[in-house]
Amino acid sequence: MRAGRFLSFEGIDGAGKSSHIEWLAGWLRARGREVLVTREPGGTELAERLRELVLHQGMDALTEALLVFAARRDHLVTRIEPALAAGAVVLCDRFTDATFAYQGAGRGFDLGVLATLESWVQQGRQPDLTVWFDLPPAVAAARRAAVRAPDRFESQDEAFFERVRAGYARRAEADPGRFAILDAAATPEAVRVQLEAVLESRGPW
Ligand SMILES: Nc1ncnc2c1ncn2[C@@H]1O[C@H](COP(=O)(O)OP(=O)(O)O)[C@@H](O)[C@H]1O
Ligand SMILES: Cc1cn([C@H]2C[C@H](O)[C@@H](COP(=O)(O)OP(=O)(O)O)O2)c(=O)[nH]c1=O
Repeated sequence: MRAGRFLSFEGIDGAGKSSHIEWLAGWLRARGREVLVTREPGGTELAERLRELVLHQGMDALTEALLVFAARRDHLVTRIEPALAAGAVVLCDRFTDATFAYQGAGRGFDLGVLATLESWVQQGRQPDLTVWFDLPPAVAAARRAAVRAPDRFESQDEAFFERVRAGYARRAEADPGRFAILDAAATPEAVRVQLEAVLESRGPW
């Protein structure tokens, strides 16, 4: 049995993550892999209920951080770890880098507390590969404006998303071997070419 592989997609809202995750699942399945496509906050019945609160209920930053990590714990123990143990590839739309980017950099929450929660909840588990769809917040904002009613985070101003982007950059600098950075401002086709090149370089699958 091939070993399980844990991949996460990251980037500010509108970067293009959702536009590529199902394509990547198909690319991996075509190579004979079982694939679990999931997301955070969410991925289990309990975590999806916590997601609704986090996305739509006003709350302070510690409450928000505790809820996203509570959702993550349930997601890890009931879905991600069993799938990895069974040799699947787990494709997760967002994971803990989003917490450091949004609650840490965006909302200014204590990064030391987030690191402690990360350690308690994940017990050393990290994605093997994180694909960061990087782009200027103004480009992402233009894309979001065209399609959807904003949630609590998407309605934040450009300065917030500049902080979020910088938060992702700090996580990538701290763990360069785990991150692959895409120019997500390119056309969808060009982003896909970049994504496939990353996957080819990280194989065999
Ligand atoms: N490379 C791209 N160029 C232009 N528009 C894009 C690109 N990638 C995605 N979009 C559009 O931007 C919007 C947000 O894309 P989405 O995949 O939902 O982003 P995310 O999941 O990162 O929030 C969608 O309307 C999508 O069609
Ligand atoms: C995983 C995670 C997400 N978030 C935020 C980022 C996003 O704005 C939001 C999740 O929405 P998102 O992943 O963009 O889903 P959708 O495409 O349906 O909008 O939650 C955090 O603030 N912290 C976290 O730890």
